Amino acid sequence: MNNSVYLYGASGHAKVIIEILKSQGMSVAGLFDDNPAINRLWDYEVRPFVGEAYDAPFIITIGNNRVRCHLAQRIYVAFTTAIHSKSIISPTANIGNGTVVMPGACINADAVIGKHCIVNTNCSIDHECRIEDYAHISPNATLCGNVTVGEGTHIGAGAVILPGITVGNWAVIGAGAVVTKPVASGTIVVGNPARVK
Ligand SMILES: CC(=O)SCCNC(=O)CCNC(=O)[C@H](O)C(C)(C)COP(=O)(O)OP(=O)(O)OC[C@H]1O[C@@H](n2cnc3c(N)ncnc32)[C@H](O)[C@@H]1OP(=O)(O)O
Repeated sequence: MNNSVYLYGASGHAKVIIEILKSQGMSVAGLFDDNPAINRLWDYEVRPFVGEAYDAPFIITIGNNRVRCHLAQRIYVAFTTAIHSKSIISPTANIGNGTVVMPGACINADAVIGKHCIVNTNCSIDHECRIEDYAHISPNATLCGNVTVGEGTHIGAGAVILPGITVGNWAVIGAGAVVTKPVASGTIVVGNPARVK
């Protein structure tokens, strides 16, 4: 099936991805969810994933970074990106398969975004940032230049990461935090300036 994408995870996040696909002139090839109680999302039928041969690539439409990571390593399918037509992506930025980019997001020169990331509404990822796989940059977060975000890390809504800061793997930056120093892997920080919670 050309120009269509399978979605795994029939969630509110999936609704956003469906609208991104439509903004690109693409369509939904099918929707899957492991919860048998979910059998519809809008007008789409939702089925259990059984691992057949699929004729279009997938996006895992699950907001939880650990679940997305687990699934991505468990299902053997091709993955693709969904990039909203009203996001701004530098021609020198690089975006990995499985990653989604919401409306209003801006990704600047030489930024590198890994696989299966969520680049959420109106966030700003500036020049030469490096975002590792399975990270989520929430709405209105601002990553100044040369920021590194580790695997699986969640940057909360409206957080600001100052230039050149490294945030480790599987960390959480609370909504509205201002990160002025490096953040160790696995830690949760909140506030301005951000401190370990
Ligand atoms: C489209 C979308 O929706 S994308 C999703 C975007 N989601 C986000 O941005 C959420 C980011 N998550 C947060 O900010 C969370 O509050 C976390 C992860 C920082 C903390 O979550 P929890 O551990 O559940 O904390 P909890 O809600 O129990 O609060 C514990 C304390 O921390 C405080 N706190 C929680 N979040 C924050 C924050 N962002 N900044 C400052 N203080 C905070 C609470 O007020 C509370 O303080 P108290 O003990 O003095 O009452």
